[in-house]
Amino acid sequence: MKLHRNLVFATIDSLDLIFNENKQADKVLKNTLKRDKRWGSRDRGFIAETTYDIVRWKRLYAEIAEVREPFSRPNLFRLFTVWATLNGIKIPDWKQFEDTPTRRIKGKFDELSKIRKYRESLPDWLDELGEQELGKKWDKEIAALNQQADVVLRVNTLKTTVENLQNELADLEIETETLPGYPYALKLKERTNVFTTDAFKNGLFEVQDASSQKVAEILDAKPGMRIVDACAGAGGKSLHIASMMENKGQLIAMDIYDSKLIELKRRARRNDVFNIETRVIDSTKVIKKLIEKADKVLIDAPCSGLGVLKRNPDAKWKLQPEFLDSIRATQKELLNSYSRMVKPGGELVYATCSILPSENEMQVKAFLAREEGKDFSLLKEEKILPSKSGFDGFYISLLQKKEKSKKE
Ligand SMILES: C[S@@+](CC[C@H](N)C(=O)[O-])C[C@H]1O[C@@H](n2cnc3c(N)ncnc32)[C@H](O)[C@@H]1O
Repeated sequence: MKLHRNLVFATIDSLDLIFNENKQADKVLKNTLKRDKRWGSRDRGFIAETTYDIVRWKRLYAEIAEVREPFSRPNLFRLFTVWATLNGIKIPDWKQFEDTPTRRIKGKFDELSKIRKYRESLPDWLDELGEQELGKKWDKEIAALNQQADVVLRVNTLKTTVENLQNELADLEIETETLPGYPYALKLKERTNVFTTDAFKNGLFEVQDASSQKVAEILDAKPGMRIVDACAGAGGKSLHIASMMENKGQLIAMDIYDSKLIELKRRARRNDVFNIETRVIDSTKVIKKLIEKADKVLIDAPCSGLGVLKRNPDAKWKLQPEFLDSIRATQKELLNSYSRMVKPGGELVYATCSILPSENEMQVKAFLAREEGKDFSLLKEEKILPSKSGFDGFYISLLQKKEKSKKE
C-alpha cells in the first residue's frame, strides 16, 4: 500500500482533535471526511479505519513510540509510524518519517504484547475492573472487543423483505449475507458506505448491530399492544419494535433529551413508521401518568458501553470509574421507577450494551430482591458475549409482572 500525503495528514488532524481536544471520534471523522469531495470510498475508508485503529491501540502504540499525552504533531506522526510498521506498510521518505526504527518497533511490540493492558491497550483501572468482574473471561472478551465491527443492517419489514433488499443491494454491487438466528439482519461482506444508497434514503433498512436486534425480539412486540421504550434515544430499537408491531398499537418513545427524540421522529418518517409518540421525560409526571398502563416496557439503559468498544474504541479513553458508579445508580433508579409503567401480567425488558455483571445481572437480581421489584419474576436472561457471538456485547433480561390477585 502506498501512503498518500493528504490522507495521512487528514488522519493526523483527526487524531489531534480526538486525543488532544477530547472530541468524539465519530463526530471528528464525519467532519474530516467532508473535507475533500475528490476522495473516493477507498480514501475515506483509509482515513476512518486508520484513525479508529490508532485510537483503539493508543496505549500500546504510545508505549512503543515512547511518547506521552498531550501528543505533539511529531508524536502523532510517531504513533502513525508504529501503526504503519506493524501493518507492514512501507514508510515514505517524507521529513515527518525520518529515521523510523522499524526493528525496534517490532521488538517492543513483541515484548509489550506479553502484558494484557498493553497488548489490549487499556487504562490500568479498566483492565483491573474487567478482570475483577469477568475473571478469566476478560482476556477473550477484550480481545474480541478490539476487533473491527462488522456492518450489519436491519431490514425494515414495513417496506421490504430481506430477500428483496439483498437483491437491491447486490444490483449496486453491495454483497450481503443473512445471519442464522437473526431474522431481520443482513451483514455486509465488505465494509462500504451504505448511507448514500437510495435503499437507505427510502427507509428500507437501518444500520443496527446483530446483538442489538435481539432486544426487540426478546421484547416480542406484537401489533395492537401499548409499548413504552423508556430510554429510546434516537430510536434504533423503537424503529425495530414499531416494524414488529406492523404500525398497529401505540409505541411511546421517551428520553430525557428532546434532541434525540427529534432525530427519532426524522428516522421514523424515513421508515414509514406511524405509531410512535415521543415524550420527553422532563418531570416525574410523565412516568406517573403511565403507571400500570403498558403491556411491555423496554429499559435500554444508559451504561458504560463496554460491549460496543468495537465501534466506539475511544470509549476506552473517555470512560472514568466515577462515571461507572453514577451510571449504576441511574440504572437502579430506572428499574425502580420505570418498571411501575408495566401493567399487571405485562413484561419488562432491561437491556444494556455492557458486559459487566454489575450493570447487568446484578442490577436485575438486586431489583428483584427490593420492594420495587417484588411483583416481578425473571423469565429469560441473555448475556451476549462478543467472543461468542462475533457481534456487540449485550445483556437482555425479560421480566414479568404478576397478575393482580382477585382480592386486590
Ligand atoms: C443505550 S442508550 C439508548 C439507545 C436507544 N434505545 C437505541 O436503540 O438507539 C440510553 C439512552 O438513555 C437515555 N437516558 C439517560 N438517562 C435517562 C433517564 N433518566 N431516563 C430516560 N432516558 C435516559 C440517554 O439519553 C440515551 O439515549
